[in-house]
Amino acid sequence: MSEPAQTLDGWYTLHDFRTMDWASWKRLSSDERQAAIHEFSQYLDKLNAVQDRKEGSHALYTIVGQKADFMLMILRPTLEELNELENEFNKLTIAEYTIPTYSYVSVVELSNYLAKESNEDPYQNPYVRGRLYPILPKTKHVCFYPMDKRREGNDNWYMLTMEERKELMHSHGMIGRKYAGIIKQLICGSVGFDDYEWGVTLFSDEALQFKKIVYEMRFDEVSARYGEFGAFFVGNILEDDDLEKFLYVK
Ligand code: VOV
Repeated sequence: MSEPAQTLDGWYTLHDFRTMDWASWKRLSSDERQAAIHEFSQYLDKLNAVQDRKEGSHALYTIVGQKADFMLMILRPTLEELNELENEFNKLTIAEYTIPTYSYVSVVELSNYLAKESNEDPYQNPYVRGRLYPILPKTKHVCFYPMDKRREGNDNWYMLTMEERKELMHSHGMIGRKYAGIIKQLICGSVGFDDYEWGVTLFSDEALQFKKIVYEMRFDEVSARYGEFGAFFVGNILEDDDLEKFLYVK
């Protein structure tokens, strides 16, 4: 049997994708809409307070295309907290005017493929902690997609030795490093949690860089040979102050 990679696991993550039911939303009176927006803002204020205390993080992005209208991504120390926040959102008035279109449950993950030997407890290392419990950047754009590593015939990632996988991940990391300062990646493990093995969330101020990195990685063996991908979602940051504009209807 080949040896599994060891993972360090951080905050649990929920990507919640919603489409707006604009027709029903429009039928509300403007006062009712205002009250629903206010209630949604208060919910976001609560999330902001938790984020200020660095006890969790979240991101709100509009999504371009028909797969969803917005994505609320929430990170918390436990699955219970995520579930509570999901239910709390579903009980808001605004939720009555949204249609859930996709969701993804995972946990922020770091593997030991490129880790250096050390005796220290990695969970106490400030750099590692910053990666496992990240305050999400407020970049202009986001890109999310779930993915698997292939398990087919000669292309079975899980039959490779640790050494082989280390080598392949090294090459993956080298490509990734070219995008330092341009793209911030958040890799979340989802084996046993959701339909794919990882959820990839990319943050950048330049949307085109998502296309560039994903395309470049397709030529790298890890992705070319072993990568299998789910649906892609891309979108634009929805600042709290722009919520009213996003939800405005005549
Ligand atoms: C933005 C740049 C970037 C950088 C620097 C980067 C680097 C690294 C390193 C160093 C490591 C390994 C150690 C760790 O940190 O866990 C990883 C790990 C991983 N990656 Fe990555 N990746 C990037 C970016 C990046 C992208 C764009 C993708 C999607 C691939 C594609 O084809 O669409 C991806 C995927 C992954 C996955 C699924 C894993 C886990 C694989 C596993 O088998 O465990 N990743 N990644």
